[in-house]
Amino acid sequence: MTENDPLLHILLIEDDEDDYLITRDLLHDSSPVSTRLDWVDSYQEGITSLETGRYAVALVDLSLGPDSGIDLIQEARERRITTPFILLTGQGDEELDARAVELGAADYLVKGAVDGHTLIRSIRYAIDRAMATESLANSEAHYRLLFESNPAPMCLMAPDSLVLVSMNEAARSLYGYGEDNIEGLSLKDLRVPGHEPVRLSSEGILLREGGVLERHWRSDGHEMIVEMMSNSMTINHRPLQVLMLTDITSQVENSRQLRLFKRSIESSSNGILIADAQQDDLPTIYVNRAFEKITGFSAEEAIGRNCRFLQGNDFDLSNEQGLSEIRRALKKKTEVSTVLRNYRKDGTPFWNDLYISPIFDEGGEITHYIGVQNDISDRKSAEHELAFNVSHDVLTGLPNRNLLEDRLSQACQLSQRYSRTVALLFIDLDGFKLINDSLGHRLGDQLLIEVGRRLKALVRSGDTVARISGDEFIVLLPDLAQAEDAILVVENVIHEIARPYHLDHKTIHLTASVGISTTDGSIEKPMALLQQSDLAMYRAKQQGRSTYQWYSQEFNEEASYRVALRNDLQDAIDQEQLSVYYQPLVDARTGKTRNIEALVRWQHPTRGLISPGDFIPLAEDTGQIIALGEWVLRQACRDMVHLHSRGFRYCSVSVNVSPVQLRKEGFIHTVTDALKASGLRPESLELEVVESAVLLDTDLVINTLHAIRELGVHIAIDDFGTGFSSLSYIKLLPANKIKIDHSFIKDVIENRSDAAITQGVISMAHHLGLEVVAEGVETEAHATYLRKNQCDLLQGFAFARPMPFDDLLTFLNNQVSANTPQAGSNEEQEQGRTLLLLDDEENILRALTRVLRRDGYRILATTSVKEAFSLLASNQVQVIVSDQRMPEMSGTDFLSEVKAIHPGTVRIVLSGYTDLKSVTDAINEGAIYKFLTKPWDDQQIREHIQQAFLYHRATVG
Ligand SMILES: Nc1nc2c(ncn2[C@@H]2O[C@H](COP(=O)(O)O[C@H]3[C@@H](O)[C@H](n4cnc5c(=O)[nH]c(N)nc54)O[C@@H]3COP(=O)(O)O)[C@@H](O)[C@H]2O)c(=O)[nH]1
Repeated sequence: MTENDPLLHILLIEDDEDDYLITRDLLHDSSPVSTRLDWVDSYQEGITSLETGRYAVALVDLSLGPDSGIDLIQEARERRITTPFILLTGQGDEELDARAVELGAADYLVKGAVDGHTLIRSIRYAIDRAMATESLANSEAHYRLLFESNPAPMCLMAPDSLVLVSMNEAARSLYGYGEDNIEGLSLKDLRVPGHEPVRLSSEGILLREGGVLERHWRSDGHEMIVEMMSNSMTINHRPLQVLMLTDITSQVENSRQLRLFKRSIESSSNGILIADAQQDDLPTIYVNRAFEKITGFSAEEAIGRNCRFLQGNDFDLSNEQGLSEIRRALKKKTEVSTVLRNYRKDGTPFWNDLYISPIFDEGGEITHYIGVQNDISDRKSAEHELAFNVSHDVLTGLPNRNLLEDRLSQACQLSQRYSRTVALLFIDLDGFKLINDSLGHRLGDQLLIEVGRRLKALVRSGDTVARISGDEFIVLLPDLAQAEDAILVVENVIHEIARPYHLDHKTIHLTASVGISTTDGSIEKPMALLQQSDLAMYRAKQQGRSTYQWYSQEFNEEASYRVALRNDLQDAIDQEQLSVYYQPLVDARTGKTRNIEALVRWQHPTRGLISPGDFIPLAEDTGQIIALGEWVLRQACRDMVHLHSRGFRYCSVSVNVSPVQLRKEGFIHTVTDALKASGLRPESLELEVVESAVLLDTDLVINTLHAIRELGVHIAIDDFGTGFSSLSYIKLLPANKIKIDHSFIKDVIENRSDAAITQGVISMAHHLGLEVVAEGVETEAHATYLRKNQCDLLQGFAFARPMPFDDLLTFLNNQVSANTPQAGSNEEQEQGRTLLLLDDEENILRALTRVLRRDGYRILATTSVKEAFSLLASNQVQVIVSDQRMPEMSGTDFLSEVKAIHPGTVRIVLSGYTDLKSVTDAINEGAIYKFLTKPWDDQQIREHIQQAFLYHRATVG
């Protein structure tokens, strides 16, 4: 009831009509507001009216017939009827009064004792109280609703006992409890023991004012971290604590992770930069320490600037690709990884391996960019170096085989298109290994660098100079008009390389052998040119070095042959297709065999007998010589023991030893093993080594030879004169014997140089206390000549060819029984009156012989210069008469040669033709004693010859 709503609805539940009328009148008379009084006279009607109507107040008679007004009030309350009640009764009763108030009745009036004002005041009080109660109930319900349905977990807790008086739904669901099982639950039950509440989170979480961080159990046993705020309040006179609980477990976890990330970022060795994506020009908002270290820019200098300041001021083409990748990624809002060349604060560039990633907010907007940078300058330079090394030779910086291959293929394509010629020069330095070994590798390297530099200086810009291995250089000439144009370059190459090198205060001389191959570009496999030029170079080497050779198909076939031979040789060694032949070396004075040379033979199953001259160099190249040489040595020792047992104990055996064997560690053991296994005495073994064996690893070889000598084994220097014949080395070599190479012996009787060398070697060797062997003695004339010149031993076809062991036995047996006479011991020779006549006309010879025979000379006559030399070699000739005009050579020239080889002879020219100059020269040189003319006078010529013999006797004796 308000002032604006003056109509007051009142219900009267009264079984007495009079009382109704009295009440109506009282109300009518006393109420300041208009009232409407509805009257029902029974309990039931009363309930019904209360439920259906809206009454400001109900007046209830205590006694309703059989029913009680008290019961009605009770039922109404049970039916949640909130209408205020005033109980009317016939008499005052305190107990009743208390009971009515207890049931919620607003007042208790005694009928008959009530006047209008009292009734109205009671009604107004009942209405006010009801309104107050309703408003309180409403507000309580509101608060309860607010508490219960609050999404924030809350509890009401008794501060002393910590018992949770109430837990709202959010709290229950947070802790996993139902409405019915929270009774008696206390905060102590929720707390995980051993975790004290903390005020300021060590976890780095910013707590609210008054908040504490606690670790609580959930009903399922899981732990969680809650932030707890508490407020004290009094509810219904009861002091309580309102707890507001927030599950911050994930926040703590996130915070932990964030701190981890932060620490990682700060301590990362990668530079990290964060830019604000929502501000213009993406300013930097964070850089870590590594960024500062890498770039040299401090955080203060970097923050606020776009990170392009790292790109320096100048346009850098190398960054173009990386920058466009970044632009593309920014546009597409994706991450990007690229490499940029950036600049440090001091201006030095560095390679920045950059990864940029956008950071999105929940709405999908990019808020930041994070850039992770890695200084890969070292890696880049290593990569660069690696890439360079893949295509270049590290020592000289020249292109290597890989790059050469590329350039060669390109050259072939272009030359075919433009009809040009490609030439490849394969340059191998002669004897470089020796220089390298003797001068040291450091100097060797410098030499190679210098050679590369000289070659580069020689060629045009489009040409390529490459180094493909040790001392092998290639010059690729891709653009020649014709193949012959390569010659000019080759000649320059040979000339340039031969110029002296001044390194480390030393002057070094070097030569090169060059192989040339060419193509018009149509060659199927361009690298085949390399093989071809290699073969040609090999041939150039064989032909005396410091020269060049063109490739030909013939070389190719030879190379294939060598490859096949190499494979077959292995089979030969494994399957014992090899055998040893023996060639006797005879004593020049006695003619008796003193020594036997073991020479390996290879009976190839399809190619027949292969000369060692063909397969020994190959075996040396491949290393097969080690096994092969050992086999020969063992076989020769065994055969020699056999030979000794057949009575030829005076014979020793010579075995050829390759320089490769001598340099191999353990060679001394090989020798001692062979001796031990066979039982041969060391003195019966001789090893033949070529003088060039000491050129490499000199000390090692010389020491090995000394050790072998100490065993008692003999050493012979083979092929003497063909190598560099350094007298200082010979002095060092512990040799017993020198074998003059057959190349000197071949022409020794007619070539004054060979004769001089042979005589010189014999003399030198004897002075050094060494024996001398002449190899390749093919004729008796050679043998006689060598004997005359005090050669000690002779070896050659004149005595015996190399033969199998059985034939050797026969040969030696025959030799014993034949007791070989010495050549050239006839009477005339002893008398010293031998005359040699040389004229290309037979009739002249006959006529002369007829005239001079009368004087008792031993006359040797020949029409050939060659035979004349031979006769001179094998006979003791005192006087020579030679024609002047002969097809092979002039008489004066012949006699000049004879003077050099047989200086003790008296030489006469007999000629019908007078070439005054040559005769005069010959006389002046002392080559001829007299010049006689044709036709001759018989008597006169006889006198001249007699005088010549007298002259010989007088001068030579
Ligand atoms: N490391 C080894 N080298 C060996 C071995 N066996 C042989 N060889 C070397 O091979 C080269 C060729 O040898 P070969 O064909 O056997 O020729 C030898 C003789 O047959 C030959 N010779 C002998 N007398 C004459 C002759 O009067 N005229 C002539 N034209 N040739 C003749 O000379 C070769 C012997 O030479 P050398 O050894 O220098 O005394 C040759 O270099 C052999 O050394 C082996 O087992 N291991």
